[in-house]
Amino acid sequence: MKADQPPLPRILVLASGSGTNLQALIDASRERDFPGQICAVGSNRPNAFALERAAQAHIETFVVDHQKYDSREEFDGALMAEIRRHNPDLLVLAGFMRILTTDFVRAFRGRLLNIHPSLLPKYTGLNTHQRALDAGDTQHGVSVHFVTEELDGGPVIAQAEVSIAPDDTAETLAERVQEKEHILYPIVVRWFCEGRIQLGTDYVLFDGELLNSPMRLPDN
Ligand SMILES: Nc1nc2c(c(=O)[nH]1)N[C@@H](CN(C=O)c1ccc(C(=O)N[C@@H](CCC(=O)O)C(=O)O)cc1)CN2
Ligand SMILES: NCC(=O)N[C@@H]1O[C@H](COP(=O)([O-])[O-])[C@@H](O)[C@H]1O
Repeated sequence: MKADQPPLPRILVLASGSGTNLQALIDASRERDFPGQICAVGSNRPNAFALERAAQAHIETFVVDHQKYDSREEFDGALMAEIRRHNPDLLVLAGFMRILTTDFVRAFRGRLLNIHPSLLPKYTGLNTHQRALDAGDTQHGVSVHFVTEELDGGPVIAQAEVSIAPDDTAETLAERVQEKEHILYPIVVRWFCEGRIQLGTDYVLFDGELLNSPMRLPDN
């Protein structure tokens, strides 16, 4: 970074599992023109492989183990305190599997993103791939949204579609959805760091204009 340049926006990633989305963000952040830096990676699970990925990328890590707290509020309070130590400009949930309290969401409102494996508003919550298969859907996909108190109900910024094949299983579908996730998330995080997306009351502004429908990743 040249001496006269302001520091890049600080991105803190929270993950609970394998961390393939984290890896996609790490890889993207290594591009010369990426407008952000991953300052830390946190997890609620001490054995999350995402922590190993961060360590291998020489990114600071921390664990706030939800099993050590008697309530969701106490866990979120400890998590908030640890997050604040890193002074992030953006919080990215990348397979973070804890429902966050209203206090937490309000503390980071407008700088808290999540990636969800469905075409929201369809299939909020868990087990989205099997639910799409069971419903006989032919189209599925992934959404990146601002996080609000309502679980997976925050304004959607961008989506990518995945066609469902007749012989798809939840596992084969998840694999193709994740391929799209790894492309979409870095794009949206880049937009945020460039100041191109903002959260309104219950809408998204993109380049200062109301986003009437989610940005769509081109099919290719
Ligand atoms: N207040 C909000 N919290 C979270 C949101 C959100 O939009 N608002 N998004 C989720 C991410 N997510 C789906 O994208 C999700 C994560 C976890 C769960 C869930 O039911 N978790 C259980 C525990 C499950 C487990 O530990 O394996 C729980 O917290 O009791 C649903 C949806 C992140 N948080
Ligand atoms: N409801 C939240 C949820 O299901 N998130 C999903 O968890 C996976 C994490 O994978 P990763 O750890 O390899 O990035 C991703 O597919 C993400 O969409």
